[in-house]
Amino acid sequence: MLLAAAAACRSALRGRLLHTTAAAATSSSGVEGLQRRYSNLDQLEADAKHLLTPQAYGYYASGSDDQWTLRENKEALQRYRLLPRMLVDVSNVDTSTTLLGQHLASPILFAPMAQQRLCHPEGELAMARAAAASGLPYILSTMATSSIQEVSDAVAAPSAAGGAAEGLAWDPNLWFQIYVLKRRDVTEMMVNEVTRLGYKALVVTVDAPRLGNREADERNRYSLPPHLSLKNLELITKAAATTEGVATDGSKFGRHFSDLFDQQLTWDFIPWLKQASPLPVLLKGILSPDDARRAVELGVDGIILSNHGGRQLNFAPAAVDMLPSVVAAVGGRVPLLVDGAITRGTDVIKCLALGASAVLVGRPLLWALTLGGQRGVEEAVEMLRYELELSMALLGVQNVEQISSDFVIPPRGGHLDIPTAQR
Ligand SMILES: Cc1cc2nc3c(=O)[nH]c(=O)nc-3n(C[C@H](O)[C@H](O)[C@H](O)COP(=O)(O)O)c2cc1C
Ligand SMILES: CC(C)CC(=O)C(=O)O
Repeated sequence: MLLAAAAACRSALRGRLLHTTAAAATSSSGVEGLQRRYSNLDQLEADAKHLLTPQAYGYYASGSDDQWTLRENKEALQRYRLLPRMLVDVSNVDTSTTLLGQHLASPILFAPMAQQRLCHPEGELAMARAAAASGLPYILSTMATSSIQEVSDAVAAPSAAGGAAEGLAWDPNLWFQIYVLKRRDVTEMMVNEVTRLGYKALVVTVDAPRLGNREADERNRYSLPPHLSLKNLELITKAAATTEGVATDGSKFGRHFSDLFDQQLTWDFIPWLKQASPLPVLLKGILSPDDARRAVELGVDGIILSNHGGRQLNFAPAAVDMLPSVVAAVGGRVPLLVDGAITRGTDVIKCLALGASAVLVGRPLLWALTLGGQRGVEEAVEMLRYELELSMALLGVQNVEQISSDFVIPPRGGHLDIPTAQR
């Protein structure tokens, strides 16, 4: 009885708030802004959870196994301290930066995340527009619920419905995340398509030869709702690689994707990809300094240190903790990016001080999209950018280039004890 009442209440709330969300996605005024309702990105999840089905929330929020790595991502960041310098003129603080020759309004990228239409009818389109309005790169996932072409069209020009809120510049910068499929011809078609459409970089995810064990998805028998599909698989080939059969009885979700992925993928893929497209190639999911060194030797243009938001190998370390040894191995030859539980301006500063050129933000953007559509995401990004600017002023730096290891104090006992060959 109580459960039924709670479910009815949740469903009513969802209906009401989804209406608000739809309005937020299309109108630039009259909607109470995220910034007025929330003080920081950590506050978004609890309310977003109420708007999502338990299946969708479980899929977005969870990590693998008992989620040690998921928790560690947050805790690792909190172990670092910042050491401010005083009496610096901080009347003008510039958060902008340059990455792979591209201008970024701040050192923040939208992490690739699959299935964004689960939380908002415009999904990836709204998210990509918010990135364009914020002057930041949007990384489209292979497993998106919008196609490569649709996302490209969505950011082509700011329209009355989908453009930037007043005062924001419009600077579309699309990147594409590649899951290498057994059907290499499909992967090749995607690479050709994004190259043709002017995407600016390729991100190859290398930490998911198979999908991690997400127990929530098993419990919830998670599956993509029937009105949604993985558009890139569907549109680019009418052949075998479709989403058919994803989790109908019990969760076959993990197994389905593991079957699609090329589990035999090795380092030979990098030279293949480098000759297949002129775009810069970054590897996402590297944690070991040896892997980072090898990637650089094979000619990658950047490395994203990541444990996939704690969704792949449980007990993998937090990416931020691996930064110092990867920095030593790479020696400044390519930019290093990092992700995992970044929600605060001070988190961004810590990563930059440890040697990253920029960070990726994941789940908080999904919560913002759920709560406020495109405008909600724009506001969430602005909250983070503003925190970054303020924290830079309090740290005593005027621009991103000035953030160095002089400003960060590692946890007592130093960094992780990495085997010597890996340093
Ligand atoms: C719902 C969800 C879907 C994701 N899908 C992808 C994906 O398709 N490709 C990928 O490389 N990473 C994917 N990731 C990992 C993110 O890109 C990112 O590494 C991770 O979420 C860490 O950021 P966060 O802690 O800010 O969420 C996904 C993460 C989430 C939460
Ligand atoms: C559909 C999945 C393969 C996307 C993903 O990377 C994830 O859920 O972490």
